[in-house]
Amino acid sequence: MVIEFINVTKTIKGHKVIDNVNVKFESGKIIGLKGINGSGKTMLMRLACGLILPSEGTISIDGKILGKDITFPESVGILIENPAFLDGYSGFKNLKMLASIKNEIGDEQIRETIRRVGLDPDDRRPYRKYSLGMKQRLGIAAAIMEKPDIVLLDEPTNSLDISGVELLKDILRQERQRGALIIISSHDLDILQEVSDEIHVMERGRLVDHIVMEGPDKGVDK
Ligand SMILES: Nc1ncnc2c1ncn2[C@@H]1O[C@H](COP(=O)(O)OP(=O)(O)OP(=O)(O)O)[C@@H](O)[C@H]1O
Repeated sequence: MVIEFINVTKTIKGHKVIDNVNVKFESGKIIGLKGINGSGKTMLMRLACGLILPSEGTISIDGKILGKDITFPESVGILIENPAFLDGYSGFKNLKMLASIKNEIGDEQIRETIRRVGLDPDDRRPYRKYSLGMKQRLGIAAAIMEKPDIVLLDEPTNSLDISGVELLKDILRQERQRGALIIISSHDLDILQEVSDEIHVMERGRLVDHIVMEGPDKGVDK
C-alpha cells in the first residue's frame, strides 16, 4: 500500500493550507507528522483519506487517484479531531453501530478491540459519562477495529494518561507488525521519536524536514 502526494496544494479561502507537498507513505511503517498548531497536519490527513480534495496536484492510493479513480481509500481507519459517537450509547454499542456499516467484524472482535485500548467491553455506562481519556481510547478503538490497511490518527495522545500513551505505543507497533500504514500527528517530538520510522516536519502547510529514525524497534531495520 502506497499513498503518494504529487505537487499537492490545498487552498481554502485564498489561503494555502497545504503548499506543494510531494511525499510517499508506505505500508509497514509508522509515519510521524510533527508541527505546531495550524501547520497543516490535520489537513494532510484529511487529504490522505479523501475527506477533502486537493486544489492542485494529485493524491493516489496504490496508483488510484483520489477524487478520480476512487472516492475514498478502500480500507482506512480514522481518528481525526473529536470522534463522533452517540452520547446515549455505551462504547460497545457505538462501535457495533459503526461496524454495522461494513459488516466485516463480529461482536467478539469489537470486544477484543475495546480490551486492547484498556476499556471494558461490558461497561454499560453511556458515552457521555466517559472521561476525555476514555473517549480518546474509544476513538482509537474505532480506527483500528476493522484492521484497516491505512490507520490515520490525528493527535492520538490528546487526553491520554501515561498508561494510555504506553498502550497506544504498543498498539501502533502491533499495527505496523500487521502490515498497516500508520500516520500519526503530534506536537510532541518525544513520542514521535519513540514510535515512528520516519518523521515529517510541517511548517505553514509545507513539509520542511524528513527524518528517518533508526533503532532495533524501527521498521527500517527489518
Ligand atoms: N475550515 C477552514 N477554513 C479556512 N482555513 C482553515 C480551515 N480549517 C483549517 N484552516 C487553516 O488551515 C491551516 C492548517 O490547519 P490544520 O488544522 O491542518 O493544522 P494542524 O497542524 O492540524 O494544527 P493543530 O495542531 O492545531 O490541529 C491553519 O492555518 C488553519 O487556520
